[in-house]
Amino acid sequence: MFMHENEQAISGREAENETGLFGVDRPGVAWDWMKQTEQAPFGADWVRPQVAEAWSRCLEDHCLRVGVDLPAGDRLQQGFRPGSDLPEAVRTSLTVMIYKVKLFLRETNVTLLLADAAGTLIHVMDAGLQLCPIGRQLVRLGVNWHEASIGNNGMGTAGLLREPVAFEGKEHFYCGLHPFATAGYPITGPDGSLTALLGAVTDRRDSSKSLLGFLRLAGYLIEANLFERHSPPGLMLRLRPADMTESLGVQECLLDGLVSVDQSGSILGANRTGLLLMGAENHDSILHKDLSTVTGLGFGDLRARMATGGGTIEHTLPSGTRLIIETDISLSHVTPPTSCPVRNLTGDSSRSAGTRASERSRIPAIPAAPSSQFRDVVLETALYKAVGLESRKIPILITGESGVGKDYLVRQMRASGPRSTQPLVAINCGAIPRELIASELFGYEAGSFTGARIRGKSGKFVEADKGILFLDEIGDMALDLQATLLRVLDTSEIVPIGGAKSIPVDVHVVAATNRNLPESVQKGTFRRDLYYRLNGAQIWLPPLRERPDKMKLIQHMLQIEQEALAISEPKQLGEELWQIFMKHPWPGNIRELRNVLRSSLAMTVGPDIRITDLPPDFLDEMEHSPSRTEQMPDHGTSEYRTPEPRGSEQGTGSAVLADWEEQAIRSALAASSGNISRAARMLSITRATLYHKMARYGLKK
Ligand SMILES: Nc1ncnc2c1ncn2[C@@H]1O[C@H](COP(=O)(O)OP(=O)(O)OP(=O)(O)O)[C@@H](O)[C@H]1O
Repeated sequence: MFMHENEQAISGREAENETGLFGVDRPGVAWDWMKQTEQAPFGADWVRPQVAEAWSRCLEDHCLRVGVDLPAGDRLQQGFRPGSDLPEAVRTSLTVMIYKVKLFLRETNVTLLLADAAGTLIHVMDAGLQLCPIGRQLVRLGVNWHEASIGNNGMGTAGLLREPVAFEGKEHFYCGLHPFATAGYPITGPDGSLTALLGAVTDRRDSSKSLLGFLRLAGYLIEANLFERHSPPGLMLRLRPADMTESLGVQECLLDGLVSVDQSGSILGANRTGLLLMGAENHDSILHKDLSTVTGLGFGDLRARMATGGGTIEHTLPSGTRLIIETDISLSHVTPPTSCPVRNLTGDSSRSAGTRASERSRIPAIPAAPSSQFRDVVLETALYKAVGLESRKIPILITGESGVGKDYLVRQMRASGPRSTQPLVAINCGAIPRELIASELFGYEAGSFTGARIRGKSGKFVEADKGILFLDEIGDMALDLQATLLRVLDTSEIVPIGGAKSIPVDVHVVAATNRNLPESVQKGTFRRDLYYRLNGAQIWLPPLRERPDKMKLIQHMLQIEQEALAISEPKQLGEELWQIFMKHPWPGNIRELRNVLRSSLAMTVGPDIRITDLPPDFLDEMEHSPSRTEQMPDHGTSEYRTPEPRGSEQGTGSAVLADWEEQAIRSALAASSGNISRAARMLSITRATLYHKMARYGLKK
């Protein structure tokens, strides 16, 4: 049916529009036909031409077998060499950006992927895919998503075609991908080379178009950001259209065009907008060409006009397009081209070292971490934002679950920000008795309470003058006090209790809460006007279980705790404990992690921390820990929680828990030579509980 001449006349576009017409699953029918005939449909009538072409490549070029879930494991995982292609600085920038992009997708079940230029997965921001068996196979670091490995898919095919691509459901070659929609975006370097691949997968398999739209935007922003951070050495020119009434595409207007030129005026690189604004078709047509050849503007002329124009000039290209051209730095500071100029972002170490240095100067320094090389990018990103807001005197509201580091962030912000020499005064609005908060905050005049101290007290606002006032647990503040606080924030003046005169104060207010304040506002327990007043900008800190760098952070915290406890012989987590730690939902976040590590280290005798070294309350928590789904309340609850991804399997956590519990009991019984009392003591449980658990797992003494 796919070979009929007349049918071929239907264009791919029409086929696309007709997908699903009268309930016919067009790609499904086409895929079944391909499975039977082992040929790709070539009429482009039942599937989009892009799909037909991809299937034909899968069959003929990649020699894949149609009709199976996924290729065999060895084809899937092809020699993972972590970070072999991307310089660390570029990789870190990409990870941070993907983490930020993921924040926009927080309430969706879209998993974001990052692969190197060859298609090998190097970073995953999972939204539940790893909970299903196929997802577990596919979403593992080192799995190769190249089209030749797992058939056509958004990310792999985007890498091959060098253009954004998406597929949905049965448009995928392998059955394993049929439940999903996949999209991919090839991240391109300044010289047009492929730097990395951005991918997105969701189990909403009918959503490939919206997924692709989102990924196009995200990829475009990521590329622009990468260009700015890791641009080739040389002078950076910023281009934008002088005349916005001209018929420009979205991309020309969204961001500045960036073009890098060397000392002699030769073009070293450009971002996509730069290409578009210069009217160039691709990088090859501009790279290493003289600026004057491409734009009609000689470098000497540019230099002279920039000097008189204060760094901004207007120039009309030979095509007639009028551009505003700006440069950030003085022309005298043009970096001479290195002996080996950067061709792409995937392998120049000398340049990346320089970039790392410049990046560091823009991000406030985190106080020296103990010997570990770990960079806390989550904290750095939050800190960068916080210090910027502090400099502009914008009130900050920090949100996130308990123990994620809100207080920690404020302390780092103070140390790195403009008020570092001024006081930081913290007050826990939830811990102070309601009737004392007013006097704590505003102070009182001498003799204002009957029988009270004779001398007055200045209050936290006055103590924090010129510095930072940190209102922790702001969500717990009583309503009547909220009104007073709002007044103080509006007027920047306080009146001590029992006083008549107002005192001017200059404090930067930072508030934090683990409550869902918008919901409290809806319920009427938190004033809307105060919420807006405090929420000049919001910084959300993610829960530990969702952090992309969870493993490294655990390792880092382990090192911190060892150094704090002055343990000279390094101790490490055994394989089994890693599994538990990676699966544990950590409701108490970094605080809980610290406590667990600290207690375990105190108990550990040898070099390995074992299950039996874990504190009993943690074991208890794990035993009684509900599955992740039960544990995370809906968004409608009063605390900040992350919604559970749809499609997650119930009970996976309990199965793992049961496994290690059985293992722990076996080890304890073996170590105690079957002595129940000793084994129970080792496990910190009662003999009765041990008997009960042994019966459950069918264990004998
Ligand atoms: N990024 C980090 N690196 C190292 N330690 C951290 C980090 N974030 C938090 N901690 C540690 O974790 C513990 C809890 O942090 P913190 O008190 O800042 O959390 P919180 O979000 O303010 O909690 P709560 O909402 O319960 O007040 C502290 O011991 C802190 O030092």
